[in-house]
Amino acid sequence: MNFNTRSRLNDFNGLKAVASVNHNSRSSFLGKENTAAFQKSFTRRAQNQNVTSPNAFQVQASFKVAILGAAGGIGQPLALLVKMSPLVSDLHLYDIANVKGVAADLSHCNTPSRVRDFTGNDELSNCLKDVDVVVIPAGVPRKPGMTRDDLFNINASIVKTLVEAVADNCPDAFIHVISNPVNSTVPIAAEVLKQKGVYNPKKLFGITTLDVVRANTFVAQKKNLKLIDVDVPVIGGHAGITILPLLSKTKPSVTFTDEEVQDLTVRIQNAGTEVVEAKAGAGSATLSMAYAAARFVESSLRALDGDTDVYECSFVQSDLTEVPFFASRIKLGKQGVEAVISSDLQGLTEYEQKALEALKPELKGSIEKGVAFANKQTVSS
Ligand SMILES: NC(=O)c1ccc[n+]([C@@H]2O[C@H](COP(=O)([O-])OP(=O)(O)OC[C@H]3O[C@@H](n4cnc5c(N)ncnc54)[C@H](O)[C@@H]3O)[C@@H](O)[C@H]2O)c1
Ligand SMILES: O=C(O)C[C@H](O)C(=O)O
Repeated sequence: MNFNTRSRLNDFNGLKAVASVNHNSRSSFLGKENTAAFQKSFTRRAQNQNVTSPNAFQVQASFKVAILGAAGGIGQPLALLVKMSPLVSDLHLYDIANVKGVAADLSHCNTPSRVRDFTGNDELSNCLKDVDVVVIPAGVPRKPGMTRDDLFNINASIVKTLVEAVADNCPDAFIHVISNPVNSTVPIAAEVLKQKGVYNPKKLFGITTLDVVRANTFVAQKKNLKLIDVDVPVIGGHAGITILPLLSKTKPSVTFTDEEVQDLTVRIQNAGTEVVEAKAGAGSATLSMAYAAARFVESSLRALDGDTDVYECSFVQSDLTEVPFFASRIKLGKQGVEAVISSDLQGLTEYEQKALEALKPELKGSIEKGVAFANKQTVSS
């Protein structure tokens, strides 16, 4: 299996395609390497719909995506990137804050999807009806000095309420949880879905793509590699030492000194804090997160569309280790997680093996905290 090729395909084939097909531009800001995957999916859809001489407007995109928290720092740029996907027919934007302006603004972009806005509890169910992919960036971000776990008290309830609505209105959707602390909010979502009798572990994803995006960027910079070729799996969870880049598994194969491994690992683990401190109280990563989340949305849509070669890292229910949720590389298919890739955990270096053992207790604690929250709320409500 060539993960390197897959990673390249995962990098925004859709946007490239929109740029070249809809706007006749000669090249996209996303690079020429991503055209092949889009062309494959575009041709398949054209064949399925019996369209000859297809163009992007004739070959109907068929997927509905909802973003919950769409007026926020991540929500807005994410909505823009998803609006550019040729696979999306309907884009639903929900927020408790006014999202009407965001939708009006976005709806003027001449890409095929229809944009609708939904505000407040009353409109949440309409927003979610028949949706294929739900992305949840709703919640508060960190300020300097805070850990992601410091967000638990506010964001746990937000995620719980939103996932209850997802369970009631689109239980078959892929659910992408961005809201922090991901190590706890994903288990909360799982418990809520269980309580509603609709939990499908193959369709619940904690979004850790930003860790991979960062690892790829930092490694390419450090080793002077062509960025589009670099692919570093990042496993574990999404907070501090639970973020574990497997540098020994970097594609293309590259050697690191012990010092480089230490520096890169710590930088990738602290990259979120690096942004929080640079923003100095104005929030956390939004633009890079929107990019990363849009990549995961696009990968999910390609999988739903029948592409059989879609791989991403994600925090999912997993039996790779004794920890019940674990980020690793997964294969995505029409039904969600088709396989959890175990080979990355074989042949780890001593450094990686120690780091893996060290992260497990913290990750386990965060998961248990989420599970306890979801179940305590049920007992007392
Ligand atoms: N998984 C990751 O890698 C990653 C990366 C960056 C940020 N995050 C997390 O994403 C979350 C959002 O970050 P942001 O910068 O976009 O924050 P933000 O404050 O800019 O935006 C959050 C949005 O959520 C909305 N919201 C709050 N409660 C809501 C509810 N009940 N229903 C619908 N919308 C609601 C707010 O009105 C706001 O528009 C934070 O928890 C942050 O820590 C995760
Ligand atoms: O660091 C944060 O609080 C936001 C996010 O989890 C990130 O990694 O950037």
